[in-house]
Amino acid sequence: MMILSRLLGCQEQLGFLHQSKEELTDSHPVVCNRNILVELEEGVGVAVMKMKSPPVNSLSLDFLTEFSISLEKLENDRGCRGVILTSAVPKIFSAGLDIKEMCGKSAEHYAEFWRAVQEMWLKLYKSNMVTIAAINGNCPAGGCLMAVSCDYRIMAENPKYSIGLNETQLGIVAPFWFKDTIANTIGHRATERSLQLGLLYSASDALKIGIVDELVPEEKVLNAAAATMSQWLAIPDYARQISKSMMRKPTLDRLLTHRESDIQNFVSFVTKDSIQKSLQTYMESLKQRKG
Ligand SMILES: CC/C=C\C/C=C\C/C=C\CCC/C=C/C(=O)SCCNC(=O)CCNC(=O)[C@H](O)C(C)(C)COP(=O)(O)OP(=O)(O)OC[C@H]1O[C@@H](n2cnc3c(N)ncnc32)[C@H](O)[C@@H]1OP(=O)(O)O
Repeated sequence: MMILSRLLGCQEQLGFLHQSKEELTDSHPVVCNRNILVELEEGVGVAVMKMKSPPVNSLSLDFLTEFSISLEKLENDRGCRGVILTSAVPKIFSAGLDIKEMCGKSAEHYAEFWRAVQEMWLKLYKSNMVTIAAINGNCPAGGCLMAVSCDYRIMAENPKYSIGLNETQLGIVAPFWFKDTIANTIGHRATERSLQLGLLYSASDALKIGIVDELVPEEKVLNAAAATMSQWLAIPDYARQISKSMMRKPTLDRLLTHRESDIQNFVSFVTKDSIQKSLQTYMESLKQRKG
């Protein structure tokens, strides 16, 4: 009953979670945190993590910390073998890193923020669980990093949605582990072009280039993710996990080896006057586009 009332509390607050009371039974334990709703279907061993931080699910320090803790809890739960990552905010998967966390703050804050970004990626990329991104909205930069860190991506076939690492368009640079993660997905040449030009791909172009694995009508994204999940879970965990680790370990080890210098690089990069100016100009352009 407590679970039910907590979730209903969130629904009232958000007003856009489309679950009926009947669907919400105690066989679906729900943890409703500030930024992420985690629902574990125990019999099936699959959790759905719904990002719910309006307006754009930007990855703030608070969000990233909650994400890493939630994922770690699922990782340590023997009853959970797979995670579907999706959004409860209409039209947005995630707008990427919260730009406000990278503007006008202290060097200590930037270091803490970047460590949290690293932690989110390390936990997601090395997860032993099957991870599927159900991309039901726009997915730039850090949002794209989250998606390409999953094992499989299903995107809504909506021509208004795009996905990609657009950092250069903000005058900033995707660090080596963003680059490695996307290169592991789409290959070296496509990554080179994609990173230099800061390309955001439409859903259909994303499928062509291989950033996403499948497009489905928007209302079918979650069902398609659940169907793919059951295929992946049919493989014995141990064999699948070792295969995943074999593919991903060199990329993970590279950041683990250079973690502190990567934080130093970020801090010295983001504290430059020219970079602060670029980020502020970009934030203003987002606001102007609105008006
Ligand atoms: C030598 C150097 C070598 C190596 C480098 C070393 C280190 C690395 C250094 C830096 C690496 C940084 C890596 C950065 C990664 C990132 O993720 S940066 C974030 C990039 N994100 C974007 O570009 C997306 C921007 N947003 C949008 O395009 C749109 O908002 C949207 C398409 C997602 C949604 O559009 P709408 O629905 O129309 O919503 P609005 O645009 O009106 O936005 C609503 C509201 O939200 C604010 N907002 C949007 N995005 C962000 C964000 N990412 N962070 C913070 N806030 C955001 C927007 O301003 C609006 O605010 P209000 O006007 O309502 O106050």
